[in-house]
Amino acid sequence: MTALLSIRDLSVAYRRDGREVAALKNINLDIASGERLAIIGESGSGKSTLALAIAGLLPASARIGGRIDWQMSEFRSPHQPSCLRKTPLSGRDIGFVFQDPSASLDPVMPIGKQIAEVARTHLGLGWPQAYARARTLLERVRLPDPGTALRTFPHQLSGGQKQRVAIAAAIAAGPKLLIADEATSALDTIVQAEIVSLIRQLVSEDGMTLLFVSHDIALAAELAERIAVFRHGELVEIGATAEIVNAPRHAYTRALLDAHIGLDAEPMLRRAGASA
Ligand SMILES: Nc1ncnc2c1ncn2[C@@H]1O[C@H](COP(=O)(O)OP(=O)(O)OP(=O)(O)O)[C@@H](O)[C@H]1O
Repeated sequence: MTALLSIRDLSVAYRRDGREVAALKNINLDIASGERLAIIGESGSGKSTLALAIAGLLPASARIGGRIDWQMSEFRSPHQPSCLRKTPLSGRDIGFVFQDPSASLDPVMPIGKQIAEVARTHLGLGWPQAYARARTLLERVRLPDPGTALRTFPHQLSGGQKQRVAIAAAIAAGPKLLIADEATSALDTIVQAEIVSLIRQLVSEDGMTLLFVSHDIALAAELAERIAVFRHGELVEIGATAEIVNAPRHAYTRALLDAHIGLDAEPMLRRAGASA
């Protein structure tokens, strides 16, 4: 499979209280075009830093070493004429869904306009076509009554509905890569499952590559074909989902699996082949 991007010796450090904090250390990772890859690890392991680095959204103060090489021919589409860019454009080629949809949605702008704006900016559509696209997207993310929903404001929606709108805005320009950074972590279990299923469907319909960032190994296993496990800024293990879940090589991955004891522990244990 073609690599959409190749990460080589990527290191990222932030400055905090006058000293440097290493958030990522010498990461090497290829992401194949069209794959669904999960990045997992506990809080502070560097998952968001990796997602932001890939999207080109790290703060200017971050010290970045190494490189990310993109297969730019993968980004050509009728809407996006090939150009001499060496990196994809965030918002157009890369869609990003954050944990908190309220932070990515403008509270004083109707949601239809927010989605249409993305289509106008990146696809060069006029307002009527951009609104038509926004309506279709609201239908695709299964917001009830999409025609009326175009005129609603974020505060009129539930957390799950807001996240659906944020997803619609993230895919409005037809990105090749969708990054979901803890996109379901703030939602209750049922809504979480619905959003995971929605992401799976949209990614498959649009042929997108998915980077799914989560601290939840069980959720990651539901969605991803491969899982990369991060700890203290290092990539400790990467492999096919079944391998990582059934035969983890690293003690830390085993600990993450063992820690996943709760209401949904049974399917995870069954998948891991436990007898009792
Ligand atoms: N803007 C920043 N300035 C300073 N330090 C930061 C910044 N962003 C992250 N860090 C630090 O970098 C390290 C990695 O953070 P990062 O957010 O990438 O981890 P994470 O695995 O995504 O954690 P979480 O799930 O809690 O967001 C942590 O020590 C964090 O405190």
